[in-house]
Amino acid sequence: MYIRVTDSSLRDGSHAKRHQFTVAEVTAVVAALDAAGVPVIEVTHGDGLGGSSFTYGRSRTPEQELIKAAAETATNAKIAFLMLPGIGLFDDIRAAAGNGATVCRIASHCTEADITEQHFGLARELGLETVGFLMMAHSQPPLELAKQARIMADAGCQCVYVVDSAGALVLDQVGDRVAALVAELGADAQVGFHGHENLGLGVANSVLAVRAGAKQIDGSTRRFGAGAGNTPVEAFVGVCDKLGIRTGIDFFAIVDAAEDVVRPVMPDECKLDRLALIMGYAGVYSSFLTHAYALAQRYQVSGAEILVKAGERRLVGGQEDQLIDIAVELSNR
Ligand SMILES: CC[C@H](O)CC(=O)C(=O)O
Ligand SMILES: [Mn+2]
Repeated sequence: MYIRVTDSSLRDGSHAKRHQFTVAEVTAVVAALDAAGVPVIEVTHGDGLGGSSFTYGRSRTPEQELIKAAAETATNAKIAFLMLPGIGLFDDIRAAAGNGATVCRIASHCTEADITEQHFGLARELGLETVGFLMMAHSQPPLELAKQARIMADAGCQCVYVVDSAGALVLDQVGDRVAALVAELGADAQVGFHGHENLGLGVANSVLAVRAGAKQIDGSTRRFGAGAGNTPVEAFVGVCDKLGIRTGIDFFAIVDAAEDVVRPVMPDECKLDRLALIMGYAGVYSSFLTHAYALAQRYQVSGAEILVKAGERRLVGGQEDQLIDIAVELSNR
């Protein structure tokens, strides 16, 4: 059995790096991952195309420059980009394709798949491979997610991902969701899984996704991603080798890349600390972590309380500004 791994360190890791990647860093990471046999490498602002802004955090380097550098560096790996309709625009997709990216990943909250339809249409017109992200997948039961996956597949999406944005899904909860999508989509589209480490389950959850029929798995080398990070690619590859699941990635080469190339680019290790654990437990979007730290400091309130309230309010990706409301309320209390 072959599973295609997409490395998100240069996109999901952008959250942990506060979007401060340089061309030299991206080039070094792409070269190392490509040499290790990683088949797909995602490069974009953490919040997707067009994410560089006051609310989400400004990029140090324009993401299109990073995409171009990545595409010029990779010899075998495909370069992917992410976009959230409303944050990025059609022209951003066209520019990314013009700069050499070939995999277009469109993300929506997991109850809003219909906002992705025209973006998949454009991506297919441009000859791009298409992937759909159903974010915050813990918040909906399997059959509801499957209905949303059907909307994406009918719009031209070739692989729909169950995205555990909060790192809140636990073992069979992943398998059940992936199985429901596989049953719904059949031969119309593949199913993927994107995990976060907030409850320490990225690798185990990904294995259960594969057992339930997922054909594409996301991870980030050295876990370099939002919250406690993503499924560590190097550990997942080692586990797959032992289980007889082929990834095409060389274990020793990816272990070296993690230690020698990716770690030096990271501002810090992605840690399973108090705030990350609370995110997994309370079902909070992993990208909120750096915002919670910054707001806690600015308003002298508890970052943990900000995240607990974000979970109670069931905030979704794109609602970062409401974290400010919570911080102000806590400071006025
Ligand atoms: C802002 C997009 C988001 O980070 C996508 C993602 O990786 C997730 O929901 O986990
Ligand atoms: Mn993520």
